[in-house]
Amino acid sequence: MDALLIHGGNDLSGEIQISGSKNASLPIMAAAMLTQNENILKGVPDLLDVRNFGRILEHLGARLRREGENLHLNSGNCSSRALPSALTCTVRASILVLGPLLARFGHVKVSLPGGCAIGKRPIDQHIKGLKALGASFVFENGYIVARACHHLRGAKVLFDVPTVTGTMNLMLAASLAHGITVLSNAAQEPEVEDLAACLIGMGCVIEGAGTDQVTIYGQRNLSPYRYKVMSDRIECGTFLVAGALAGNPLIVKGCIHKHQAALLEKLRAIGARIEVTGGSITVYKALRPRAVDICTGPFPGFPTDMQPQLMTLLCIAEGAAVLTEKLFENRFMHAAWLCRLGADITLASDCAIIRGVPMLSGSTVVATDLRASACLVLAGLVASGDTIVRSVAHMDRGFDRLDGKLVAVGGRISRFEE
Ligand SMILES: CC(=O)N[C@H]1[C@@H](OP(=O)(O)OP(=O)(O)OC[C@H]2O[C@@H](n3ccc(=O)[nH]c3=O)[C@H](O)[C@@H]2O)O[C@H](CO)[C@@H](O)[C@@H]1O
Ligand SMILES: C=C(OP(=O)(O)O)C(=O)O
Repeated sequence: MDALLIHGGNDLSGEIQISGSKNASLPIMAAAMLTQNENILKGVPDLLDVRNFGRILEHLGARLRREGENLHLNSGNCSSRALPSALTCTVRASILVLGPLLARFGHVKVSLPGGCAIGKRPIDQHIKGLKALGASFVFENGYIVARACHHLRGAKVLFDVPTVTGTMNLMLAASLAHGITVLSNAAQEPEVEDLAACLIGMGCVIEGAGTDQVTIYGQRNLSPYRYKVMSDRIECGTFLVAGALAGNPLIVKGCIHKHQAALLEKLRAIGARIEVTGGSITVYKALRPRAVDICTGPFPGFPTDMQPQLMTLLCIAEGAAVLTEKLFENRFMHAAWLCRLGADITLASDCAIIRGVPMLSGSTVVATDLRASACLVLAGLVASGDTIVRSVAHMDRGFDRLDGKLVAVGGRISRFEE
């Protein structure tokens, strides 16, 4: 497995271009299962989750071909084959085949999804919603087996909690269902809106995506898409935090400003100077960051996928901050490793109390999940001396060349095989 050696202390200056969004690319790849002809997704990031999800679609009979940043997907020869855990455990979004396969073939057999081990991550809301559309479910030998004896039918679905992939799964299924589906308490994340924009381009009628009520008018057939995925707001946010830590200045290009509102408010309060010009955000490091309390929440709240990176910044802030994680019950695994680098963090239930220290110092740490790996890389960039971050396969799952992009703006990082 690869590891990174980071020599801390260098400023970061220059431009970084943001890649396409992982969490929008995966559901849009799943949408290719709704059509018979060739779809083209543009701006697809080069990362492990995309490759692994591609393997899942290929297992189902789809043909995929990458040409630079464009991914061609053709699911004309697909059938609903069983998806074993060896495939589904590689990527959380594997659960997104449920909706399209049920809508198109009327049956699915799929093992439970993998992804970051940041909590229990149940899929009861996906199942509740698909049941409302007429599917029945049994669980046998580790597989979810779903059937729709008749065509899926539009229905009213009230989610108990807003779920991002749950909302997407229902949108995918409902787009080929008979009649109208209304999703209430739906997730409002930008990736949901991006999937809706793609489905609308395929001929589906969808209202309200990006609000808590989404209405989908099911279609008999959908056309293939030619669609450019939105830029990755979590990659963007990660580089904005890198800028607040070490920017002199760091210019992040390809940003969608409205996606960063919650993060920018906190970075400014912490003391970073930030200038927004069109699709670029320039960040100057906070000379002595100030402690600020943060609480994660569904969009437009503070994103849980940025919580670990913010923890790094708060580790070297003046004063004590309370960081509250409201979405996932096991998303503080990085705290122990930040303490190895000299941070002072106390965990209490869903809170981390972070007492800022003047400086972190290099050590060997282990990435436990995707965004935790980014927080440790950021910590290595500002720690004194050398930091080794092990298990960066987690990082490669969801970041398009994070280390390479940081090296290009002055980060001293080298990759080696352990
Ligand atoms: C591939 C992808 O897009 N992953 C993102 C997606 O994950 P994912 O879609 O898995 O996250 P959800 O939005 O579903 O989870 C939100 C909350 O709802 C709960 N829940 C979810 C589904 C369900 O059936 N029952 C239930 O109780 C979860 O335990 C969690 O507490 O949104 C998360 C929240 O923004 C992000 O951290 C992930 O990066
Ligand atoms: C938690 C994440 O990914 P996944 O849902 O794929 O595990 C993430 O992108 O931060």
